[in-house]
Amino acid sequence: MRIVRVALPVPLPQVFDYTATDVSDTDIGRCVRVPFGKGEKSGLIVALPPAAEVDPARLKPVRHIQREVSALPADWLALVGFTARYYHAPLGEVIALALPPGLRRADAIADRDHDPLLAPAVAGLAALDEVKRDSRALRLLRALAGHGGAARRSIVRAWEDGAAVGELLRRGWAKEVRRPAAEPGGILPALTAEQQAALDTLAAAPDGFAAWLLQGVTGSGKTEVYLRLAQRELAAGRQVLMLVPEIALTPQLEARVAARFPAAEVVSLHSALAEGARSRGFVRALEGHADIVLGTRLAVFAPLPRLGLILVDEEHDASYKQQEGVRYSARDLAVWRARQRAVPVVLGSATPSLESWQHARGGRYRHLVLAHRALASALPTVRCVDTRRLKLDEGLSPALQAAIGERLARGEQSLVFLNRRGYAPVLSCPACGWVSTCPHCTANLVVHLADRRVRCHHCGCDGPIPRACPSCGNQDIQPFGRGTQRIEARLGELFPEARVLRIDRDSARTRAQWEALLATIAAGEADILVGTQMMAKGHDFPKLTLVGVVGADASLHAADFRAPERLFQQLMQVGGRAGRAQLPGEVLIQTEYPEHPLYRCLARHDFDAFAALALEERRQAGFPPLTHQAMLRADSPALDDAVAFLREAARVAAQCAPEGLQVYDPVPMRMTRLARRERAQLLVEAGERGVLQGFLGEWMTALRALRTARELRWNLDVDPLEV
Ligand SMILES: Nc1ncnc2c1ncn2[C@@H]1O[C@H](COP(=O)(O)OP(=O)(O)OP(=O)(O)O)[C@@H](O)[C@H]1O
Ligand SMILES: [Zn+2]
Repeated sequence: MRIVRVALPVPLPQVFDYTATDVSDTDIGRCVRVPFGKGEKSGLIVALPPAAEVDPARLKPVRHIQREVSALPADWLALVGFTARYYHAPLGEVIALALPPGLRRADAIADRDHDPLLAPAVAGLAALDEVKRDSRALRLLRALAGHGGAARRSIVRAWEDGAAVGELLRRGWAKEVRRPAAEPGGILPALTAEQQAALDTLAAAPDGFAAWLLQGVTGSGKTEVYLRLAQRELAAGRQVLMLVPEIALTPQLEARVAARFPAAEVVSLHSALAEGARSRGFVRALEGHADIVLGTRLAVFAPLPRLGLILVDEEHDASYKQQEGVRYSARDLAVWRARQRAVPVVLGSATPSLESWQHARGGRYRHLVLAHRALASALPTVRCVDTRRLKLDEGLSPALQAAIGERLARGEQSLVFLNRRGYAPVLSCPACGWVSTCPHCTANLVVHLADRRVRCHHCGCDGPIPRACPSCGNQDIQPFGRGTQRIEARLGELFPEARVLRIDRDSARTRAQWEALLATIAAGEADILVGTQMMAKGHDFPKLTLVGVVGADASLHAADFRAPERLFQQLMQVGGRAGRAQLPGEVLIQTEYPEHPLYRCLARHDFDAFAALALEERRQAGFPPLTHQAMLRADSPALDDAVAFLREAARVAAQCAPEGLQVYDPVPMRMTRLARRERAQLLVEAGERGVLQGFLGEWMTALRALRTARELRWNLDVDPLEV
């Protein structure tokens, strides 16, 4: 009989001991079902300790150890262990987050469906020359041959004449083939001198851990650099982990990676996958079959026995930080993981986070720069439109309208960027001053004219647009301010001949809708796009030559010290969508502050100047990345309770605070009420990460022992992005 130590998905910091008779060291890292309370839970065996922490007579036996799947290896357990320690989260919760639920519940893990690699056979090549009568099978064969010679059956099926794939095989025109995973499909573009130089530098680096910042302007071909790096790893028989910030970006990248490496097994991991698919992908990675794992922040927890390289695209993106539950940063964990496994990690961005940029400047990361675009001859020209003395038409300046008109006349595409969805951010009554506020949040209800409702973008509650002012009965209530729907409507009136397309979370609710929108744009079937930040990143539309920015000034004066950094990143990214191919691009920024240093740096495409300025401001104010922070947040139906708990937490902190640690006063959060709960927060800060971490461990233990801690909801956010 042995003691089995199990991590369970419960909000308690400890692990739990059980007993088992038929257990061996090879079971560490396996899923297990155990009795818990009155029921049963699934957890993970994390150790077989020589002795239990409680009287062994009181321990219960485990119910079932799941041995159909390989055990999670020691390095994986170390990764989740580190995550739990660094973010001060219960180990069981980290494991619950990192493991696909299907795996824990021991659902049947079916093997990957047979998805062979297909290539034209000799008879097929002959048919291409000889067969005159056009058919679906022949067209598909031609597509396969033109594709670079080989593609997975599942991919071929999705092509235009894909239904004929069975016929292709029956006729002997195509056959199953095996190729090395690293063999590229299609014709590779010749590298630019900068891409080549970056790859040479990377190739010359000694084996082992190194963190690289690949700072490449928009359209400089960072993706091509990733693909070449991946090719090298695949050729050496190693696995590649590639992280992207958003699920919305995965379909295009997936397609690109699959087309480049037709013989490689590419696995996607993200939270929108069906459970079965996620479990299968995870197991393929765990068992070393997957060559490339592509995914969002969650994928950083993929077990990869042959890992050779980690790529983090758009490393500055806030989506890498989970904002609920275990508040981890996948970007930071990726760097830790690379060090742990002694492999390189490449962080890519046109607009790096100040954290990474500072590391690159200071020599902790190695710096690679792509200063020129790969295809286009130049970066877009960026100009401010001074709106102080202008009469705007629904927020659109004459200059922007004229620029859109020119694009229309030339058959090019324009994008109007406005980071606010809906028709108008609020409905208000000019007679009595009533405004549409959310009953549950410190927020306004946004007018959605498309479905004639007002909706809270925070808690989701909605209702019909009232006919009259609920307060004074005035029939003439007005939508105030502007969102994407309103701009879309006005553009439709101003340019009746144009095809206007709106891209925001309302128009792209599902992946299918999103892909349909992208396809419409790529096919040139839209002239004017109106989009939120969904449109800002990663896309490559050759005919898009104008980007108009509306309503950006608000972020210049936002209270969050990271707002300017985010604004600069967003504008540089969205501006980077313009003129990426042969046609030159232009960016027009409507602003009342044309002299603002942020816009001036932007107009010169000078990220480094902006970053240096911003970093200096942070230094003077004592903000990250020069200091390290953690935020304790509490929420409860009554604000007083949340604040009282944080006061007590501050008192406890003062008792165990080491030198160099600063504890601030508890304050209500800017958006105090969310979904009927009142929220407050308490900031702690230190110049040294180690000082902060040492303190947090002690503080958390003390807090968990507080009686009040059990009476409300609270959480700790280490390295918070929003303060
Ligand atoms: N060496 C090359 N030769 C020809 N075309 C290239 C080369 N490298 C990249 N491209 C093309 O240049 C365009 C921009 O490349 P890519 O999308 O990789 O840029 P990026 O640096 O990721 O940009 P962003 O940060 O804006 O997303 C793409 O159309 C890509 O196919
Ligand atoms: Zn609300």
